Amino acid sequence: MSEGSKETATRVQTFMEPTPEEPPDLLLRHLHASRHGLSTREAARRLVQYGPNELRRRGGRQWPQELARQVTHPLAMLLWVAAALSFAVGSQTVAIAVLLVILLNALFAFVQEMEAERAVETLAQYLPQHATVLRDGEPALIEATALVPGDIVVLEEGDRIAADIRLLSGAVDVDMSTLTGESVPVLRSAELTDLAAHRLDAPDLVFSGSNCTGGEAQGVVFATGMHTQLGRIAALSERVKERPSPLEAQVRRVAWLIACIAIGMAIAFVPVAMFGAGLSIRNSVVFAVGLLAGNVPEGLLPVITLALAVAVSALARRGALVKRLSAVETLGSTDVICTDKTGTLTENRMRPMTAWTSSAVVDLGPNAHVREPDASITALTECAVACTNAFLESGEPGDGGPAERAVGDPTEIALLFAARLLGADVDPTARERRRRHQYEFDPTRKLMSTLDADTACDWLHTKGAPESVLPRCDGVLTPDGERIALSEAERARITSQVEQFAGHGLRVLALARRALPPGQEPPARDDAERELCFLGLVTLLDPPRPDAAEAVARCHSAGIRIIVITGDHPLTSAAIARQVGVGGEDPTVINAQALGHLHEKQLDAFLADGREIVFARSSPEAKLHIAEALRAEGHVVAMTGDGVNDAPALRSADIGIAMGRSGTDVAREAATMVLTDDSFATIVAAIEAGRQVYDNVRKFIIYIFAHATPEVVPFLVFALAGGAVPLPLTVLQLLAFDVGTETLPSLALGREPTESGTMEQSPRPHNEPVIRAPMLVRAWLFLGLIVAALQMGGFFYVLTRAGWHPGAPTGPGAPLHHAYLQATTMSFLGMIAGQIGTAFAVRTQRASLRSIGVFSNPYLLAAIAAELVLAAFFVYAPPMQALLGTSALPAHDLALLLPYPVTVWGADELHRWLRRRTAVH
Ligand SMILES: Nc1ncnc2c1ncn2[C@@H]1O[C@H](COP(=O)(O)OP(=O)(O)OP(=O)(O)O)[C@@H](O)[C@H]1O
Repeated sequence: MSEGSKETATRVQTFMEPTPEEPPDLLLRHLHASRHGLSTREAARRLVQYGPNELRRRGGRQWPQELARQVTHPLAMLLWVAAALSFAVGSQTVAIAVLLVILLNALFAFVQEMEAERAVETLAQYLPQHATVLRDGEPALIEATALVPGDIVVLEEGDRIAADIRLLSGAVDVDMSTLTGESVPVLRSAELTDLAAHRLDAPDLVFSGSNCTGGEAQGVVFATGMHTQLGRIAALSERVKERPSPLEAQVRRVAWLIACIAIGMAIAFVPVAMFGAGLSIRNSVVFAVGLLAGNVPEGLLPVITLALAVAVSALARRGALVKRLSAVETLGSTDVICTDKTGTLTENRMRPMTAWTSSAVVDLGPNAHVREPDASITALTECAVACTNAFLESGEPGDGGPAERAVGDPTEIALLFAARLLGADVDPTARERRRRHQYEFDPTRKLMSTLDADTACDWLHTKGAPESVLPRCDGVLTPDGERIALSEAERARITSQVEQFAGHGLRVLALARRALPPGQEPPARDDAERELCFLGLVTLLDPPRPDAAEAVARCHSAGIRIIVITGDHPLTSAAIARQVGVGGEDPTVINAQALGHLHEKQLDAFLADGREIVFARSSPEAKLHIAEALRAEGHVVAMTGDGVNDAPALRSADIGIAMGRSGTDVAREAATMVLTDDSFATIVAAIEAGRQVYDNVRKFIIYIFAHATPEVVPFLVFALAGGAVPLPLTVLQLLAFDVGTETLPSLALGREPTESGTMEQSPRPHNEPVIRAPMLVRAWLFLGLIVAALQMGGFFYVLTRAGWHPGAPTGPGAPLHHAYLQATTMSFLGMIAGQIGTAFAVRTQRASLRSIGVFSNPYLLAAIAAELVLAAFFVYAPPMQALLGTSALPAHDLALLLPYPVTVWGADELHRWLRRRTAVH
């Protein structure tokens, strides 16, 4: 072995066994890493060596088992019994046909479930997780799958930790519930060590799959992918089977109910056929088996799962990632949306408008003309630059707009723009050099502060909501930069100025500072943020999204109530609410800071009367209280959130919605739906999709149920006629109809476009069952009965035309036998033609077919074309004729079938028109 390859071999070995418990410098040496991070080239090499940082599921899909599961589920078992019965009475052909039904259904279900699973799995691609690492000494945002051992990772509040990491500096609070089940966050710090602790409890290690809920730290990755603790937890790496959604559970119950009815009918049929029609026990059992196989709705469930999955994929393309199939149904019955304002109703692209101090006002808007600033403005800009974490990348704003060159929180970016307009140097390096400590932005305090070194003293710089900053101020700056006491009159003047700005929908930030003795230990937050000197206000404009007003109007017509829960000023929030149409001309605004002291009953009273409300200055806790109160009232609540502290409210709502762009990983983790475009309009689109799926499920349920009547009626006529009428439909024809020609159209109905008026209805009550009595009446007694009448009409027409009268023999050898074969064929094709009409009829529940377009569902047209080809094969292929007892029909008989679909659809169209008319009157 050459020297080089020997060295690689040793390196590989040391890489594989890093011990995170060893001292940091030794660990770094063993990982061949440094505190400045890896080079891009080295990282790429390691990625090849270790593979991507992802959890691989053990083994692929065990398809033989899956297929076996499909042929052994309880409804299939029922069919097995049916096949065994017909085998026992000596009818092998029917037994084999029933087995074929079982197999075909299993195959369909299998393919559909695979499709559904694939649709959900591909969602992960839409939302790659990211991590900040040091590459070539610079911070870089990379996809978490590209993390390698030796990478230096920067962790911040809200990050999901993507690898096992030894902290090297800083401290973070970590929620490790995915690993330990313990949801109380624990402190992990580079300064703490406990060699005796179990690895998961080691105070200087953090693990993949946990969440950083506070603090900042840097650390070195020592394990990725399957080598992480998460990778080792075998249970987690296995395929997780989704629990059936409430819709699926309901349909399963109904499927069983129908199966029981089918069993009852089949059992009752045997004595009727034997004693009424004088059939042999063998024939009676065979017919009973046919009835059973035709009516057990074994295909219903997979079709529903697939419809949900198709909706999930469609939603993903529209910008809403839904994590569970069942969420689609919940979306459909959502009746309250609790939304935040910034970024959801507004663009979250803030532009500075005004800088205001006690002695100067500077317009920063589009026509800004900034003259030599006075000392108060200079102090204001210094504070704005120091107390931010955003940075503007070098280069003048202009060519693609300033926001494209900026990184960080939009509020802070806008402050930096303001500062630059006012002539300040916004270089982040200088800022970092001076910063001694940071008191992070706290959404409850609504403040952020930094402690920055200066020549003579340290400055505490504070910025935040004016109501939070002003009470902490006791001084104000003169135009010459001198601090004087803040009089009550001046305080009142500032407050009224804030209200004036906010009333115009502007976001107002107050800035203040305080001199502290240099070089001292940073004081506790409460001690630091007091006795401040008020510097001034900066106002920012964050206009409503262009599509927000229309989306709000759509919610209103759809009976959905909107509640805005925002951290912003009551007047700013009211102005924006008015602009987008929430709460009408004079929206009810509640200052949620008072909400903490509100009694639960008072909150309930606010929410009870169905008004739209704006909760301003609210905290994450207020969100949680509001979600709980609404749910207790029986509402189905969708709630948006993006911060770490929003996670409880997101979990407590029926649909937690996190922001894909601006939100934290923790919020995305807690949410059921993630918006990739952060827009309110996407929430409304998702609700519409939820309603559409539910409607479509109902459509194919009606379609599938409707065929029961034409399947049963021929047997009833036969049995009740006491032998005077020959069987109008053979058992094998029934089975051919059931699996051969029915499945594709029912799948296609799951992909119907939205029916007009879907968003003009009130939300569906969440406890309303998916299958309601009127649907069954429409399926069985209206559509089904019309098809059955047409089918029997065709049968008797062909038979009597040949000279048949009740009781005349039609068996093999009889002169009427050929006519009988043609008559059953007519009845078979009549059923298919009628069901085509049913398919078009059920495409809408209320609206006219014209309103959605006759050709607007290409899947259905293709399915019907396939159905017709199959029907022709069943009727004209000689082997099929021999098997099914069909016979070729002359053209004039086929022409007779043409009006069937139109008759069925037309009758339903008329019925719907009458219903719409009576609804209007
Ligand atoms: N980075 C920041 N530093 C200091 N204060 C801030 C910062 N961001 C926001 N604020 C202040 O805190 C208030 C609340 O902010 P928060 O982020 O909780 O809600 P929001 O962005 O105003 O609205 P929404 O809840 O609708 O997103 C703001 O109105 C502003 O006055």
